[in-house]
Amino acid sequence: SGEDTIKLAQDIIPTAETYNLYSFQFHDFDLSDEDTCRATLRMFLQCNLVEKFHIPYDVLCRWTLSVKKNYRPVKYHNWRHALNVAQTMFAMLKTGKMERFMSDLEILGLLVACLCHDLDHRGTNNAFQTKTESPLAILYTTSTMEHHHFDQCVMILNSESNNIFQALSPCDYKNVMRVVETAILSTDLAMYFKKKSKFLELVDNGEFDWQSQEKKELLCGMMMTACDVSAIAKPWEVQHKVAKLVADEFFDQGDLEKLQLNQQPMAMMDREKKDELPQMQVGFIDMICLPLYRVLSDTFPWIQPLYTGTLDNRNRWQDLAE
Ligand SMILES: CCCCn1ccc(=O)c2c(N)nc(-c3ccccc3)cc21
Ligand SMILES: [Zn+2]
Repeated sequence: SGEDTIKLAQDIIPTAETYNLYSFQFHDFDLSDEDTCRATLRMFLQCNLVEKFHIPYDVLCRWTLSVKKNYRPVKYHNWRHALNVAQTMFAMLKTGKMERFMSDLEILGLLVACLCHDLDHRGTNNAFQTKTESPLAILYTTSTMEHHHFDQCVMILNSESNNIFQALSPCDYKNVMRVVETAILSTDLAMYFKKKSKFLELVDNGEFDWQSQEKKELLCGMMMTACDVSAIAKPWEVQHKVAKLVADEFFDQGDLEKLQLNQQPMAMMDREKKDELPQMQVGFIDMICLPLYRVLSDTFPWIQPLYTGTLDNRNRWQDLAE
């Protein structure tokens, strides 16, 4: 509401250190909802994005509250997931020293993409949209949810006094929107495998400048996936809690598939098979996370904490699986 915006705009914003924003071990468990908004503002301020792109501060506050409001209270894909993904991007750019490969416009686009990348998520995946012939699946047959998330991002920017890009030149506006769209669409895990092989090819050929359009988009896409699954790399207590949120959301979809579609859900979404979770976690880590963080930390050594954190969690899940 307007009141919330005014209150947030008058708030004192704690430092990045106070919120532990530079750390790959960040978690949001002891942050109030107001804190999550202040932490978001702190990331923009820390990257000097307000000055560089002449973002009116009240517009940034209103936009932050609008984004938070357009996340549903589902168990995993909610506002707190978006904040955690944006914080990992912030830590990769700053602590992971990846900002040196990015222009200011790309940094702005990546932070906005992280905060918006799962907007209006219903706690069900693309396959579910297709199976239920949901309006979204009719609208977008591939990367259904990711197209919807980008749509929601555009809708918020086009809302009254919510356009944080309002002061950008037409050229910068076009470029930042392309960064945001590519980044959000790249969070479709189904696209990840294609991206990974192309990225591996570049790395194996000793790629280092990453400045061409195509290579930059590929790098940003890999970074988005790395942030999107970064809960897997957090300290065990954090990872364990988040894994339960993910599993609970999967199980809710499984229940819908049984009830609404009279179908047997896949094991990952079947609460009858919840004691297989540790083994499934090991599979998810081996299939998606370790290869991703290995190739990224081989090329960008300062993000190695994401690789080692994931390895530690793999060992914990493996112990539970035996
Ligand atoms: C929707 C994609 C979520 C991806 N994801 C992101 C971050 C995580 O920490 C985790 C996690 N701990 N577990 C899973 C998982 C759970 C059951 C079966 C297979 C995988 C997924 C996951
Ligand atoms: Zn996500």
